[in-house]
Amino acid sequence: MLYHVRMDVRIPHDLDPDVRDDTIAREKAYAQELQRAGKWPHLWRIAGEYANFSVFDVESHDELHQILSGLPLFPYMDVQVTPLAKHPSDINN
Ligand SMILES: O=C(O)C[C@H]1C=CC(=O)O1
Repeated sequence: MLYHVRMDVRIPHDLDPDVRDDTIAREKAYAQELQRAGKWPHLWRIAGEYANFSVFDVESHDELHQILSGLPLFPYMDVQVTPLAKHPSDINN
């Protein structure tokens, strides 16, 4: 199942810089592990924003929720999820 996800990152300005840097480093490692596993096939920066558009390829709503809620930056994100269905005009489907 494919999901389009928009993540807007809103780290509080008063967060301890060491905590911020550690959280971002852990986020990167977690994101890259999921990409290598094929669960996070697209990750794009939205130009000019601290936000991304992503596509996740997972088995269920529950798996997606588990992945998203496990993001180290999850407490500092607004997340919008859009489930994707096949388009009848897409020649690849
Ligand atoms: O920077 C972001 O967009 C937030 C998040 C998503 C992957 C990652 O490494 O950080």
